[in-house]
Amino acid sequence: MAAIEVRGLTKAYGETVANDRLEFSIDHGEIFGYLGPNGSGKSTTIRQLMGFQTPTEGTATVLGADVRDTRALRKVRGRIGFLPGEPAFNDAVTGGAFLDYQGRLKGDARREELLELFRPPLERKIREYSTGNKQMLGIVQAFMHDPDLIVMDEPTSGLDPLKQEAFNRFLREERADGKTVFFSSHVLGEVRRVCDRVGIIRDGRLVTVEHVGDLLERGGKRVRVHTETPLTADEIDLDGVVDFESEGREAQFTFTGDYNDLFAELSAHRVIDVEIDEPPIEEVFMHFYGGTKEERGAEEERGAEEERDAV
Ligand SMILES: Nc1ncnc2c1ncn2[C@@H]1O[C@H](COP(=O)(O)OP(=O)(O)OP(=O)(O)O)[C@@H](O)[C@H]1O
Repeated sequence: MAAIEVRGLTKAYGETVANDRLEFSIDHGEIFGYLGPNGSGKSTTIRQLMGFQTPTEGTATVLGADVRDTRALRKVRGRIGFLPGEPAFNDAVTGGAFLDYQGRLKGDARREELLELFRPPLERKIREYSTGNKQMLGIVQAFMHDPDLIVMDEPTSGLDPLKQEAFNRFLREERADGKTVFFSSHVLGEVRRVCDRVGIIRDGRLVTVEHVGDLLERGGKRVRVHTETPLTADEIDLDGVVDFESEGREAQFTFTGDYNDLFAELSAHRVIDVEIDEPPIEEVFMHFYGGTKEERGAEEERGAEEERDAV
């Protein structure tokens, strides 16, 4: 059985359908990234998976327990670690006292090991903590009872790049130990570095679930060409050329087509230099949602006009 199975999960807040008939499942031993822009419905899914909110329709199971079944959920709770998006600590206590309390509730076999990696200042009151320190305290809390499944809402927000990297390394080690990780993010780079698969949610609907490699491949490559004479968009009017931009003798575009066609087209020019890279994952994400930069620009422009008209 899958570690998480989401079946037609739907949550409406009045008129707003924050989760609309979601379907996906996550295998044991998988790191799954749940991606989407602000307000797309990620936290709503997570709150339902943890049993904090009841679905309007559909359901999900975590470690075999139906999220609508409080008793079943209680039985597996000890095997789940959870990091909320905005942890609501009692900030009058010290970090150490908070971990002591949590440890008494659910166990803390890995506390010291985690504190070697993430080092919140335990002797200080949580109210004096920086955002990053709070996040590290939350991470230690989420993992210290050695759960099989860890659910996290934007775990790296507030962590500096070194801590983020340490966190990614840690997640990969957890996966090697057979743990399952589900976390939400809107930082695509981090998802790419650590996840096996991603689910993309937009306006409450699941746009896709796929392997990170496939997602990147679909996004094409970023091509930069330096030619002796300036290259125009017309001269490279091929299938798969998107977002063409040029400045002087430097042109760049995203390419999802056949390289042989591209090189045949370029052979009409004296090429001084060419670079082919993976596109930034943000761009992959945007492409995935459809439209070229121009179309997206036009869409934004229309949105702005509508906003102006509404005033
Ligand atoms: N308790 C609530 N009552 C009413 N509407 C809500 C409630 N919680 C969330 N929403 C709405 O549901 C939608 C999804 O919100 P949600 O917090 O799940 O998104 P998110 O993807 O986690 O966003 P973010 O990345 O900003 O945290 C939004 O339109 C939000 O305004």
